[in-house]
Amino acid sequence: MNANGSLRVIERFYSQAECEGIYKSFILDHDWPINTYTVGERCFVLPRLQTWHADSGIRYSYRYNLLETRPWTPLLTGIRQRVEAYLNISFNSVLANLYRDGNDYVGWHADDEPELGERPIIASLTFGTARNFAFRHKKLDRQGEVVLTDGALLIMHPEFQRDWQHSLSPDSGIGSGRINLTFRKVIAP
Ligand SMILES: O=C(O)CCC(=O)C(=O)O
Ligand SMILES: [Fe+2]
Repeated sequence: MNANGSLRVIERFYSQAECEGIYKSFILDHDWPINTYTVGERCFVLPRLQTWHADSGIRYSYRYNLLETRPWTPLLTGIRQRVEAYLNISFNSVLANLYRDGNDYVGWHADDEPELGERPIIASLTFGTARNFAFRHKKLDRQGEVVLTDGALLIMHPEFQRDWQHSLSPDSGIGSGRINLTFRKVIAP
């Protein structure tokens, strides 16, 4: 399966004017904590700021670390409704990431945790500075990259998590921030 078949980018899903307002609201009104996670005995600081919001009863672990669930904010709810209406799919949770500058990143992974079910569709939005979203095949020697620009909606179809990993590498040349929202449907326990 080619990644191109399992990824779709809609540029300017949000207009530039809308993005400016949304980005500002996330910086001013959203509470962005520093997160730590453990692997074995070791504790690491997440190289970006992150919050997790979900409907009641929905729990999610990221690399075996249970995320603290926060309620939906009016800002997130408005964006959720627009994405759901466009895709005609319902989501019950969102992972919000703030990459403060190019030093913040996300390492190679697939969002293939069992609680996302067999065929997860993830809708991912970008506000702010463009970053390169890289992907590499889990078994074959194949890789690629798309630039996620301000206001872009990236749709990751189920095959993408099954067959590919993705990452955002650090880029010390980038001095400004990017917000990313990944809407997910977690299966209730
Ligand atoms: O920031 C992005 O575009 C990707 C974030 C991501 O992969 C994740 O939160 O699982
Ligand atoms: Fe991811």
